[in-house]
Amino acid sequence: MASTLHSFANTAELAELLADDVSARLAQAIVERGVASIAVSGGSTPKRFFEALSTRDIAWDKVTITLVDERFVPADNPRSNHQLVETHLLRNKAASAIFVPLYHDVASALQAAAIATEKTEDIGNPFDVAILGMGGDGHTASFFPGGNHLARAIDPDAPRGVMTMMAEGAGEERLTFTFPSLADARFLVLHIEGEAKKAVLEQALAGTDEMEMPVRAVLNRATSPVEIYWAP
Ligand SMILES: O=C1O[C@H](COP(=O)(O)O)[C@@H](O)[C@H](O)[C@H]1O
Repeated sequence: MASTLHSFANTAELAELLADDVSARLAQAIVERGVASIAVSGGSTPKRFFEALSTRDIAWDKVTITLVDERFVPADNPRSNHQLVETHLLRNKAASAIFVPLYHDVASALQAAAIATEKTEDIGNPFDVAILGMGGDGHTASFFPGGNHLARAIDPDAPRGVMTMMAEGAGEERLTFTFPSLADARFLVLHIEGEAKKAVLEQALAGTDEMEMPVRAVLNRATSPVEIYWAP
């Protein structure tokens, strides 16, 4: 499926316009189906967008928010994506949204992935909105180059749900939705900022090796069009 690059003058403008587009999609889903679902990324990029989105006037009590991926760390760990969402998105008007975490306080990431799969099975078939990020190494979600379960995670026939991932570049063990869980989102966004990420995107678009740059799986064969939001 094709990708379209939407460029903005700066990151503040991107955050506002992405928040407008995402909130419109969520509102439309509520009109059509009574509820809406969104899976968001962590990392450093989404903060400003989260803050803008949190102010949009939609029926947040009908919106379920989850994460595209997570570190296997509790929410009080500053590296937790849950903490990022709690601090920057679950506030203002969005404080009434339902949040479904991927991390669970159990003995292993494998057990947490099984629980997360069960708890999210009703909300992502498909997601109304999925917001992906991208690392400088070409990872998206927790599809890391060299990841121990990368081939399975990006397999088009992988089951929907959450699986584990370990990789040198990932730090902690990860929990990640599989490629099929994200690739058919009704509104599928790749949100990246800065010239360095633009260069990584161009490199990804120029090649085909998905194990080298896993974001290529999304760019080349997501079943939904990929809307790329970028600002310098
Ligand atoms: O590890 C992660 O990194 C990516 C990109 O993060 P950024 O800091 O470069 O914006 C993110 O999309 C992913 O959700 C996160 O777990």
